Amino acid sequence: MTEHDVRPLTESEFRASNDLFRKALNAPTVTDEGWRLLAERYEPGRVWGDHIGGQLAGTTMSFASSLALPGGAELPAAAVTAVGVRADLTRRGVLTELMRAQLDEVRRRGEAAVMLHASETAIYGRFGYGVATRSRTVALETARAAPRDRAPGGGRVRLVGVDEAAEILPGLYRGLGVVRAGMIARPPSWWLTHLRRRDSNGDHAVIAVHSDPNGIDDGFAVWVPSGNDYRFGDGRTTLRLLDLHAAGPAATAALWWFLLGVDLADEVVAIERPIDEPLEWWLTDSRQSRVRDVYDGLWVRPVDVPAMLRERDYGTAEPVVLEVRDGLLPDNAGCYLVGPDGAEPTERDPQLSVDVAELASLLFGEARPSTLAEANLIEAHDPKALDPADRLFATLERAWCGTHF
Ligand SMILES: CC(=O)SCCNC(=O)CCNC(=O)[C@H](O)C(C)(C)COP(=O)(O)OP(=O)(O)OC[C@H]1O[C@@H](n2cnc3c(N)ncnc32)[C@H](O)[C@@H]1OP(=O)(O)O
Repeated sequence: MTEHDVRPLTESEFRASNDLFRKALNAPTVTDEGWRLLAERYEPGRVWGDHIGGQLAGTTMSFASSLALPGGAELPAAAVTAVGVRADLTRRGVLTELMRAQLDEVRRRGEAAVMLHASETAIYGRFGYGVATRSRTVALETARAAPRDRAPGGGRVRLVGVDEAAEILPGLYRGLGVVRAGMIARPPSWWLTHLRRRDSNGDHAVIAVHSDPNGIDDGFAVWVPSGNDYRFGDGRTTLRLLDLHAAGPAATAALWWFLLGVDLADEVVAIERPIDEPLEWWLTDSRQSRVRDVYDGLWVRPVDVPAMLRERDYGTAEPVVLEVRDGLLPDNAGCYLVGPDGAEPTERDPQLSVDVAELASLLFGEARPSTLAEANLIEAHDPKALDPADRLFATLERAWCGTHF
């Protein structure tokens, strides 16, 4: 039997933790300069290591954030990242030990959820994480994608340097507020690494800010150009859009038009965009918004199930009794009466039963209860409860995170 020694790492061990994580991703370890930025993200008490035979075998960490629920309530949540196990020590339960320790830590802190972006979909469901949001990658040819006459836009777009962006963007993002369920708070350490990232040439990302016709900043975009010399390669240049947030359709569309108008760029490829962003409706030729991929975005593991059920808004329908099953955090397990006015624990018999991982998908409106029942992921003791449950958990807008970490 493998002997595990799981404990919070000390500051002197943080870089080894990051090195292990990067190697687990088959990525190069960071330079001294890179580490100076990344180190800001490592907070004592939030970085975990499992040791086998006295050696660091695996690691995970989290940073403090918050998570928006349908209706706009924001709950404290831990953003989990940098999960890795040494390639020669995988499948010995290292991740399992780390996940348990981290969940206990987060519960002690009073955070309502843990959340992450998964490298593979097979990993985290067993620990109670479920898909809360999805995103898409969209590619547009700059020569062919043009706005319709009635498309939104206007205002002004200006390029800003990294230092100016560091002054403006954090407040701007905060000021935009909760535009969609699934959005998270971005701590200063997140911004530091995000804005100071460099492309393969060592250049910083390009950053643009949009201001409305009154001169008020109301949106921004961050992208990385990638191209090659026409004398060697195909000479095509792609703008890889990493981050675009704005107050509404006018500012969002204006940033898109700016990107599509950048000289010598052949294509804009945008990752992690909302599934229901209305690009198709803004273009003269809707097919020019080419959806390359749709994938799971934020995975959420409810840690305080009563709080998450209570704080979410619901649609109008007959209340239903939903049983939540949670093997890892048994305090969450039990029945909840869910109705238009909220949700509270009840002693009544369950009409529907769901594991905590799929509860995450219900909470964010990412899956309908009847869809999960068709997949045998909800047990319908009373199938008549599915229709009202669909209405109660339905959301008008797709949940979207829009922040990678
Ligand atoms: C949030 C983020 O940071 S995402 C980045 C995650 N990191 C990576 O993908 C880096 C490369 N991979 C790794 O470092 C490791 O393989 C990890 C972290 C994915 C898994 O760590 P391990 O210590 O091997 O996991 P552990 O032994 O606890 O496995 C627990 C269970 O999950 C299963 N499992 C673990 N990883 C995977 C996987 N990638 N695919 C399918 N099943 C998996 C195991 O088979 C095991 O199942 P069992 O309980 O039925 O036997």
